[in-house]
Amino acid sequence: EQTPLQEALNQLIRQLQRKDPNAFFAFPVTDLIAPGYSSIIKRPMDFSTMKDKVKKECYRSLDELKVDFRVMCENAMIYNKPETIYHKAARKLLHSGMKILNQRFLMSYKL
Ligand SMILES: NC(=O)c1ccc2nc(N)sc2c1
Repeated sequence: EQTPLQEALNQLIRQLQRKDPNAFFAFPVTDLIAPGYSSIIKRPMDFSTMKDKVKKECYRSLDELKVDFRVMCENAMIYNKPETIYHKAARKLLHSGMKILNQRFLMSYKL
């Protein structure tokens, strides 16, 4: 019962999650593990939320998924200091993820 867009977006999220082996971005960040997070980060995002949004057909295009992916990585680079493993992982994920999301053929399919 998935649309072609939902199939494509789920496949892309699976590819992106392979670039997050420590699962730092798998689930919403809690104030428990990250003190003050919810008062610092205005637009929290994580892979589980992105998958929910695919299921609910919240994404109308690949570009909308790209926005959430970038926000997720940028949040981690805002909250976590540059020398932390989370900040470094976020920067690396952003670069490897954008290579996946900016592949030429995805443009042609308007995905
Ligand atoms: N995505 C994040 O910004 C993130 C993920 C996991 C995590 N665990 C901590 N103890 S701080 C922290 C931050």
